[in-house]
Amino acid sequence: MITVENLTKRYGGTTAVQDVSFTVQPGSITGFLGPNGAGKSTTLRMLTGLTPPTSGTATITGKRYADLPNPGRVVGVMLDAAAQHPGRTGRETLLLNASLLGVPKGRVDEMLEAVGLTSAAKRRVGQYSLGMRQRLGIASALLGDPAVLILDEPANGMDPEGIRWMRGLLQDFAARGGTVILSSHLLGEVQATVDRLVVIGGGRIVANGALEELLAGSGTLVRGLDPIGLNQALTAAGLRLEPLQDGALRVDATAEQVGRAAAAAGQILIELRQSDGAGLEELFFQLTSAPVAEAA
Ligand SMILES: Nc1ncnc2c1ncn2[C@@H]1O[C@H](COP(=O)(O)OP(=O)(O)OP(=O)(O)O)[C@@H](O)[C@H]1O
Repeated sequence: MITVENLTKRYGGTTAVQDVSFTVQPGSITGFLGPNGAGKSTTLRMLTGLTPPTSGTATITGKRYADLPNPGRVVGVMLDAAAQHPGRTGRETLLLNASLLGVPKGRVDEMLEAVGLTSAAKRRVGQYSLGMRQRLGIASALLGDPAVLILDEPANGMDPEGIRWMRGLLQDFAARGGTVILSSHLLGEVQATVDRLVVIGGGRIVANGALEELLAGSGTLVRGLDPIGLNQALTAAGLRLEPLQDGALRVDATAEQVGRAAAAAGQILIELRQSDGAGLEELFFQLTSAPVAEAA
């Protein structure tokens, strides 16, 4: 379990992260989303002991990262896959990490196999594509058989097959009780992979909850034979609505309220149902369009 409580990070006059709190439960994959400069990397760096918070705490299985006796056995971290030493082979990279972690060498070949890099194990990392480096980064994160994974943009540079492979790997990991947080810009990938979302904008948490709940539609979708007349009738009845591109209206009211208002105005309805969610992209833009916070 990951617990972040009132984390704040200031750099001089800029507040990168402000009073951020959330938890990530075992058995779940949480997507950590936000536009460029929102504070994702800073939060993940504070979580993994790389950046000291100005205030607040972040713990993994109840301990601060710095207080974990052998952190790699508890939490697998991949913050920047591109930063791996280009002169070492994939296998050498993992062997070095294995010796630091104190895990048997056999685990290295197991992990190379698990991430599909066995045939490239003896090539230098400098010759790897970004997708291959991501695979190596994930192998490295899994080496110590951790219960928690913290991954910054793990799908970056991966082709669709690689993304699908990683999704399966993470979902298996979570299904076995693992805890995963991953940041991503790839909204489609996030929507297909995660079960919970934490959205950050301007250094603050702007949404936190189950993916399904956050994406659930609100209000009622209605379509009339006379779209303009229906719009006028519902507006006159005091209902708040938003016209959709295809002539339908999304109304902040129950289906019954919409049906009654339409009937009272003699409007003929051809569709009346609960509104679908707007999709992750729409939600993302709605939530993160606020200006970036500057320090007080
Ligand atoms: N070392 C630093 N010194 C000064 N400001 C910093 C530093 N690191 C981050 N910032 C600022 O903090 C804010 C948050 O940056 P951060 O890298 O955490 O965002 P992010 O959400 O990870 O963005 P991206 O998606 O672009 O990686 C930005 O305004 C950034 O310029």
